[in-house]
Amino acid sequence: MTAGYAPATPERIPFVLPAKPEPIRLNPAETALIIVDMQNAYASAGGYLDIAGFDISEASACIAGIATAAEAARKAGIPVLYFQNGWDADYIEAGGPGSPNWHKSNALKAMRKKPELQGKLLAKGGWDYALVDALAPQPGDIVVPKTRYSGFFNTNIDSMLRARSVRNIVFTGIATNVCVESSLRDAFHLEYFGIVLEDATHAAGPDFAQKAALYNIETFFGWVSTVADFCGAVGQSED
Ligand SMILES: NC(=O)N/C=C\C(=O)O
Repeated sequence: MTAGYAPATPERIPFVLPAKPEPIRLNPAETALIIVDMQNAYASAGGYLDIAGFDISEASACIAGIATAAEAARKAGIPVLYFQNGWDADYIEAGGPGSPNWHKSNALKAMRKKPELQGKLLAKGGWDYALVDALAPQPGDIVVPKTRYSGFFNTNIDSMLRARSVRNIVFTGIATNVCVESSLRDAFHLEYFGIVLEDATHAAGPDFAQKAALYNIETFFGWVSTVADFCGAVGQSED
């Protein structure tokens, strides 16, 4: 077998993804789909966001959109990766008062306010931390744990993507304005082309938070598309 860059990126039929602010041409061999933090914490009634008072009523539509996009990606041979956010059960990884995370994490704040929640929110091994059943990883999918909003900080995601010659990342998940946007921004600074499927995302906060995140992405950091457009475009280049 010959070593080298080319065999790792067989040129497959590129597709043009309708997107804002303009269509973007993607080679499926250089594209990955990332599902951000689709855990009970963020997408289920009784999970962290719900407990902390954020509206998650549209989360089920987001789950459906992600399931559809992920299936299309798998069929086209596009790797599917998951971020899973949280900390050890003793919250050592969350950081103490010396970490801004201790001050800003609404999960940590909720647990300090209601000690009966201690050990429940975003703790590895618990229900809140678990990925939602409807989006269980399939054989070949990759799960990347993370402890801060950006999936590119202190994780092996960059190595995982580079090893697969990925240059383009299609982002889905919750929350558009926090972990999705943070990850897409960091990906931008690492020279990845980031695309978000807007109907496969959900914000933490009012509707303006979703709009602002999408505006930032479309205007400064990447491209905004939809599940239907992704499935339609990727279907033209199926394996
Ligand atoms: N997954 C996320 O976007 N998380 C947002 C807030 C948090 O984790 O506290």
